[in-house]
Amino acid sequence: QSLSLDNRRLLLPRKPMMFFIALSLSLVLCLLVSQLYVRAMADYSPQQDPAIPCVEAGMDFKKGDLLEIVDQSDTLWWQAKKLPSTSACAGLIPSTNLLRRKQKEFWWSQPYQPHTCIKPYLINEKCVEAEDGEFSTNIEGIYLTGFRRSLRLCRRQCLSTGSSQQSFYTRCPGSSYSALNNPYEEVVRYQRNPQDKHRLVALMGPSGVGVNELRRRLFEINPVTFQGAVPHTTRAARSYEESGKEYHFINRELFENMVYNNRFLEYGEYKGHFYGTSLDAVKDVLNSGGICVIDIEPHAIQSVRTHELKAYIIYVKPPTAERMKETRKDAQITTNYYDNRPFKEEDFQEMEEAARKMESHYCQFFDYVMVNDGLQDSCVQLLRAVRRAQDEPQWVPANWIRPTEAF
Ligand SMILES: Nc1ncnc2c1ncn2[C@@H]1O[C@H](COP(=O)(O)OP(=O)(O)OP(=O)(O)O)[C@@H](O)[C@H]1O
Repeated sequence: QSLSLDNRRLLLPRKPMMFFIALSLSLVLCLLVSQLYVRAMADYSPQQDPAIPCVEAGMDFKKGDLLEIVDQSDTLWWQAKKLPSTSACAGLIPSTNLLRRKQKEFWWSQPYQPHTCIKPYLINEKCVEAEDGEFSTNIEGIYLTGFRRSLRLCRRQCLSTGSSQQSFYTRCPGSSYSALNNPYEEVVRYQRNPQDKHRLVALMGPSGVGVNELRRRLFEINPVTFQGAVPHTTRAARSYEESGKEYHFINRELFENMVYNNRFLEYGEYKGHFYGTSLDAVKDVLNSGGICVIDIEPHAIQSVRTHELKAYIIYVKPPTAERMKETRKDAQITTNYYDNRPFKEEDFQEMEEAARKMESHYCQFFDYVMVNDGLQDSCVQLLRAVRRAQDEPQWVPANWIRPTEAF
């Protein structure tokens, strides 16, 4: 540690050998100090960074990469290894403070954009109240909750209005910005204790990719273990509906009160009625020993990434447009009850484009990525991922496990 980075900076261009000696010396010293692991919340490329002291010594990384910080003694440049790694060599990366500053520079920062990228399907307004879909919602007498159309259409309405008139909200407005203000998220290895509550499982993907089909199939496998959260709505219950089954039917005042008290993970207004998924509805499932599996929009990511829910986020990715054409021959786009229609070529292209944008903005939050190609294989993959989330060690934000120290 007696070799300062400034020395290295001076030596590097002329004597590369001395640099490697300096790196390995500090590596040995750092191994004696506690280890720090972070997840990159942004992309970085030394080749595009004019300020790096030595491009060859720099290490590029992408959002979502896991990094082991082996030396953070310098305020500007740290040494890190990408995980998994068998290499003894570390590379130079900008420190948190430096990366924050660089955020303002055009060469690496991708400005946050709300999810206007996801093209909605047209909603036929006169059919919006049609609630019963193509999904059978009773398995062995157990009602499968969370598949009603209004909530799904409410989300699409939000997507169609775009950012300026957003109508679907979360508990943590603007929280995606904070991810960019913290370009490295400290992570620790965490394994759920079998006596503890299950981790929430949140599925996300571009509209039409099959998130609800996969959830429903998972629930069918074991409707007692796998459950959705009962949504809330301010619309009146129909004669055949029961509060707490299809929805929690509540009045507007109570809904607004819940919003005010941050009780919703996400909520929105659609055709004069509010719809939302509450934290308590998720906790009801978790407290009863079940595994709660919900689908979320990207803006709800930060609402579920909490110490309490420890959400495991599964991204459902579409296969190529060619594969979708083959596998979705009999599939129907959910537009509304009367108007479901087969997929068209342009739907696949739009889904691919929406997926590309979703990945580029949010991939750092994905714990698991699965391609929904063949339905059978996808179900097996999903089941395994859900089990792995509950039973195997995973990297999670350090502040879920212990208060974070500034680093
Ligand atoms: N792997 C697959 N192979 C064939 N068909 C599929 C597959 N996955 C989903 N589907 C079908 O595609 C259609 C759309 O799926 P689904 O309704 O689950 O989409 P979604 O992602 O929930 O989107 P949204 O909530 O916006 O409707 C459905 O007809 C579903 O049965």
